[in-house]
Amino acid sequence: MTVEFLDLAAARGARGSVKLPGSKSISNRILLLAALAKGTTEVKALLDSDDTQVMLEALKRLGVNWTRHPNSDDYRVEGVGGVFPVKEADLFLGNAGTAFRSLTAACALAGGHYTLTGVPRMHERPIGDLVDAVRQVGADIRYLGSTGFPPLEVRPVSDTGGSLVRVRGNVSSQYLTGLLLSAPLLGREVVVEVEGDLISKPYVEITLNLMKRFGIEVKREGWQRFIVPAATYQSPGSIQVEGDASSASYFLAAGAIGHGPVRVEGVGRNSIQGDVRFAEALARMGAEIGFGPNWIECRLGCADKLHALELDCNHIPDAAMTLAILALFADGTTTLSNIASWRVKETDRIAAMATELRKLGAVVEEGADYIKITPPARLIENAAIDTYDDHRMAMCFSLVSLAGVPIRINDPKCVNKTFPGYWDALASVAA
Ligand SMILES: O=C(O)C1=C[C@@H](OP(=O)(O)O)[C@@H](O)[C@H](O)C1
Ligand SMILES: C=C(OP(=O)(O)O)C(=O)O
Repeated sequence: MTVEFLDLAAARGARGSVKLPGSKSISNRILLLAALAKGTTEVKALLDSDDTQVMLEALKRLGVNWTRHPNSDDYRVEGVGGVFPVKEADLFLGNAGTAFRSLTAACALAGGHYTLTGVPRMHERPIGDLVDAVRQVGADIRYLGSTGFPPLEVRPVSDTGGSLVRVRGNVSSQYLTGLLLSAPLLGREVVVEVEGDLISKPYVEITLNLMKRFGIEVKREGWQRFIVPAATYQSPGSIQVEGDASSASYFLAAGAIGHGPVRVEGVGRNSIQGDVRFAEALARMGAEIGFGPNWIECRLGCADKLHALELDCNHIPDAAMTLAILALFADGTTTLSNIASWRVKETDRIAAMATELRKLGAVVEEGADYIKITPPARLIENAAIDTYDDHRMAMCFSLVSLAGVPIRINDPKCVNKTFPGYWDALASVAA
């Protein structure tokens, strides 16, 4: 039976601890790297969600053997050493940007005939900058629908391509990530130059970090030039997936909204995910943050209100949505800027946020790349929040219930994109 909405009762606060699901960004990168590598990789604590399931299924269709160990989120992936064994396949990638963009580059350079499709929203998410880039190294890639958007068809790469690729980085960093991950498939040194500003830089750091774990070290000059050596990925043997830092943001925010303390387990001080810097923003709003090697904790402390914030959120595009909810509990107007990429993600997140925040009584101003939120004196109770098939909309708005404000979340199952256990985790911290 489909649950069409979820009524969240008013809770008196939040405290406790949550074990985070694996990072989506790390899981999907590791799956592709392990698939392309020489040797077998044991992957520990992979995220089990829609976005990783589509990646696993696509790899299986490309001829990559993997098995899941019984009763666990641990997998064994048998690397194919740079060449997908199956030369013709149709891949369905849902709305998983990390899977779609990285597999587009991998399939385009892997020497087969493939189609890549997704859900209707995926077909509205731009991919032209990546297609333009892989064409420069000889990829034969066509649009099956509108120019610049999925679905795509790729055919075997020709040998006429060069070794210098220019890619635009101001719409999504996933294009550069896709290119970097697959550049070693060309068997020659490749220089990648970024045109214009690169957004969401910490995600490219995750890419470089994991490529290194699989034996390929990229040299870079700032964020403009990347030199990928001619080499084959080598399995590291075994690799652990960190807990998801974007998923952590909901529970850290819960610790601030519901007084806390709330602890997340699975990410900590040495995380390679940029979204751990959400904790810095929370601290600037007045929450108390503690960091351990593998945990982060948040409580409101002596403050009884959060401070409003003005923040350039380009480095934390996903966790920044959680700040928009915290703004409802702040003592003034919060401005989140440099978030144009929100408009081309699971939904137009600036428009969706503005519409739904207004249902709670907030005064919201939106621009092409910013949102400004002024909270009402009292939040409106029992608002029915539309989630636009966007997991983060559902998780963000659920937090309001922890401040004693009952709320209805429409289509709560959309959390399955990255966090199928979210509703149980939320109930476990609600006081
Ligand atoms: O590379 C990644 O894993 C991601 C990059 C970001 O996208 P953009 O680079 O499009 O901002 C982020 O929003 C997405 O959830 C995951
Ligand atoms: C933007 C997101 O996902 P993706 O681009 O990987 O589909 C997200 O998880 O917030």
